Amino acid sequence: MIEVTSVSMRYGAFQALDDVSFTARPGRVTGFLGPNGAGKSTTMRVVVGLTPPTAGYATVGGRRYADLPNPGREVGVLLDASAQHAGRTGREVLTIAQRTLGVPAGRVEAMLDLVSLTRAEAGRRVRNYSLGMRQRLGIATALIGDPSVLILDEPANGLDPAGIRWMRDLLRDYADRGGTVLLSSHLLHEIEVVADDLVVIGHGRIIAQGAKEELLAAAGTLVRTPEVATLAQALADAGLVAHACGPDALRVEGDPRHVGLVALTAGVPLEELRPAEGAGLEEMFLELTSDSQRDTTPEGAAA
Ligand SMILES: Nc1ncnc2c1ncn2[C@@H]1O[C@H](COP(=O)(O)OP(=O)(O)OP(=O)(O)O)[C@@H](O)[C@H]1O
Repeated sequence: MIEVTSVSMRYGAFQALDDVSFTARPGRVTGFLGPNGAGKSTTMRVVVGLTPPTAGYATVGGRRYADLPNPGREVGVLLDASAQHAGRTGREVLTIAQRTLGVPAGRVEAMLDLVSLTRAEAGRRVRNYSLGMRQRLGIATALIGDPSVLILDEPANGLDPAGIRWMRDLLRDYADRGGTVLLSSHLLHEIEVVADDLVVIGHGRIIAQGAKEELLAAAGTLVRTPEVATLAQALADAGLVAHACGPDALRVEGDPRHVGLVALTAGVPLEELRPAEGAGLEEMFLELTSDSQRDTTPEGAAA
C-alpha cells in the first residue's frame, strides 16, 4: 500500500505539487497519468524519499520510506532507466543489488530470466544497452529484493510492442499475487489495458482518481453524425452537455438512450451511438487535462 497525503512541493516560487493525496492498493495496478511536467516524477520521488516535500507526507506499507529498515526488500523502484551505471555489465548491476539487499545469489539469474535478458546481453556493459534493455534491467533490479510494492516511472519507454506486452503481463501477474503497483506513463492505451485504478494529475493537482471502470463509465456517450451542429443544438436544448470529439462526433454527458431519443426527435441521422468508454482513456485524459495541457487542443465545447 502506498499512501500519499496532502503532499505539496515548491521549487523556489514554482508550485510543482499542490495538496496531492491518493492511495495505491495491494492487488491493484494504479496508473498515474498526466501531461509533461504535471508532477508525476516529483510525486514518485517524494514517495521514495528522494525529494523532501514542502508539506504533507507519503508512506509505503504504513511507514515513510526513510524508516524502512531494508527498503529494497519492500519497495522496488525504477525512476530512470538511463541512470544506471554505464560502465558495469547488467549482471554486475544485479549482483551488486543482490548483495546489498542480502538476497540469495540465485536471484540474479532468476531476474535475468524473468526480464528475458540473455546471458550474452547480461555480460555487456550498460552503456551498450538499448533503452528497452535498460528498462528490462531496471525492472530486474527493482524486483530482485522480492518487494511487495513496485514504483515505476514510465517503464514502457523504449520497449517494443512485444516488450510492452511482456511488461503488462508481468505487472498484472505481480498485482494478482497481491503486489501494489504504481505506474506512470504517457502511453494512455497501455495504462488503459493494465491499470485497475487511475490517478490523473495536471499542474501538480489531482484531477481525477478512482477505479478505471468508474472513471470510464463517467465518460458518457459517443455519438457520430454528419449533422453535428444540428445535433449539438438539439442536445443543448434538451439540457445535455456535449463536447466536440473530432469533426463529426460528440461526447455527451448522458446515456446513449437519452442521446438517441434527442437525435430521433431532431431528425438527425446517426452513424454511431455507444458508451464513450470504447473511445478509450485518451479522450477522457485529454478532457480531464484540457486546462493543464501545454498544447491545448482546439476542442471547444459544442454546446
Ligand atoms: N529540481 C527541480 N527544480 C525546479 N523545478 C523542477 C525540479 N524538478 C521538477 N521541476 C518542475 O516540476 C514540474 C513537475 O515535474 P515532474 O518531472 O514531476 O513532471 P512529470 O509529470 O514527471 O513530467 P514528465 O511526464 O515530462 O516526466 C515541472 O514543471 C518541472 O519543471
